[in-house]
Parts: sequence; C-alpha cells; structure tokens
Amino acid sequence: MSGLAISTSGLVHIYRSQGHDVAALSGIGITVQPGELVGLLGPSGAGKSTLLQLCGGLLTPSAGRLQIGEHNLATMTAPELDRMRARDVGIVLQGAGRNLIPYLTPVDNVRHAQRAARDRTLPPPQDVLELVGLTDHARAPLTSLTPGQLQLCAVAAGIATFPGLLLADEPTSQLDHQARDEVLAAISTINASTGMTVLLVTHDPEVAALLPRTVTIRDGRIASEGRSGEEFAVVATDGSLPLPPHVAELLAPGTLLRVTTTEDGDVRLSRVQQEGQS
Ligand SMILES: Nc1ncnc2c1ncn2[C@@H]1O[C@H](COP(=O)(O)OP(=O)(O)OP(=O)(O)O)[C@@H](O)[C@H]1O
Repeated sequence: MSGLAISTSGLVHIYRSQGHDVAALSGIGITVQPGELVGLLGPSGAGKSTLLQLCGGLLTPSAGRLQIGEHNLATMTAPELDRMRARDVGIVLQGAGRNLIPYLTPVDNVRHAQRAARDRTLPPPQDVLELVGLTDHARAPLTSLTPGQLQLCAVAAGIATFPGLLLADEPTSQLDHQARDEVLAAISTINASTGMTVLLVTHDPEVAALLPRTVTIRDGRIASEGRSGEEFAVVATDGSLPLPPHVAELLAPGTLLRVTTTEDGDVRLSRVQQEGQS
C-alpha cells in the first residue's frame, strides 16, 4: 500500500490515574505527508511515545483530531482500530524482544505478523527479510542473533504487511554505532523503496542529523522542527510561537516583543526596552 498521511490538530492526551491526571500531550498540531520519514525528538517525558501510541491506535485521544490516511482515530471503535493495526499501521515498540515471539525464527515471526492481515496477496516472508538484510538468518534461532539483527527482525515484523505507516519507538537505542547505522539504513531503504511513511522516536543526535525532517516535542507541545540538521521555530495552528530554548532563556517572562513586517513580507521580532530594565 502507498504511504499514509498523518494529520493532527489540538491533540491532547491525559493519562488518568487514581488521585492525579497527567497531561502528556497538550495540543499537538502536526502534518506528515505520505512517504515522509520523520524523527520525533525531545527530552524524557516530553510525550513522544504517547504520540506514537496514539498514531498506532494503542491509546485514545482525550481531545483533538488525529487522522491517519482515511482513518479518523478519535472516533474509531476497538475492532476498527485492531483492523487498522493488522494491515495499515506497523508498530515497532521500544526493545526488539517486545515485538518478537522468542521461540519462532525470523521467517516465522514475519509469517505470524502477516497472518493477522488475512491478505493472500502479501509477498512471502523471505522478501520482507531481504528488505532488512536478514536473508541469511531467516531460519536462525533468535538467541543466535546479535542485538542489531534482533532489531532488524523487529523492523521486519513491523513491516510484514507492508503497511502505509511504520511507527518505531527508539529503534536504534542500545545498539553500537555499526548496528545503529545498519538499522537506520534499513528503515531508510524501506521508506525510499516502498513509499511507506515512517515516524521514529530517537534520542540520538547523530541519528536525528541524518533524518530529512525532525519534530521536537517539549512538555507535550511541538517545540521546533529540523530540516536536514537545521532547527526552526514553528508557528502552531493557534498562531502561538514557542521560542527555541536558547532564545527563551534570554527573555524573562513578561518581556514585550515588537512584531513587525518588512516590505518584502518578512517578520521581525525585537525586544522592547521597558522602564526599570537595563
Ligand atoms: N501509563 C501512564 N500513566 C501515567 N502517566 C504516564 C503514563 N505513560 C506516560 N506517562 C507520563 O506522560 C508523560 C509523557 O510520557 P511519554 O512516555 O510519552 O514521554 P517520552 O517523551 O516518550 O519519554 P521517554 O523519552 O522517557 O520515553 C510523562 O510525564 C510520563 O510520566
């Protein structure tokens, strides 16, 4: 299937637990085009995994809009979400082992992941393993695989049904540099050769620098976006503009900023000197 678009606006997720609620996402607006490869960055607790799980239908939005291709996730029933996960959205959870059945070989893990889709037209599992470079290990016990090969196997299980969207939570963490590069190369190849949209969470700045687009989340909101290594502030759908941390630390709360437009349509921000300020 071809790549699926992701579109959210005002997306909120609140974890409700006894005694107190945690607002993990506080109004996320993001658009990902079909076939894009996007990295999700941000400090621990920012809300990255929550966003990924919402996109995979593993959590339900508390408020706001979340559209994956034709699917409106905010209104889907549990069986509809199950069907979407079985065919259209592949999920690779953090930690390769959580995605694999330990007593099955790579080829049988992929076959098992394909079964839920009930689609006889899917390519054979060997073709999926070839895409991630695991042909030679198709029938090896999982215990004989290196951590990098296990992660490649988890990716193969995630893309077993050739979904339109692959969601991967920290697929390169806890790997040495060579294995990390192999996993990233496999995901890039899948994205380029199939047009599958990919959203992947990473903490690794070296991985982020290699991605064409990154979105940084901070405190449950979009903080900035990167394009091929350069960071930009992003105007939110409500018109607000989160300042990058290195600018925000120069501006005390309550600082007045003059917003002007130039003749050629450019926008400038300048600090207004207030009484009592040096
Ligand atoms: N099941 C849960 N119940 C209550 N609060 C939760 C739950 N899962 C996450 N949270 C909270 O929601 C917020 C966002 O968590 P989330 O795991 O999405 O962040 P993250 O950016 O993925 O962090 P990390 O990089 O550490 O995985 C955090 O404050 C976290 O403590």
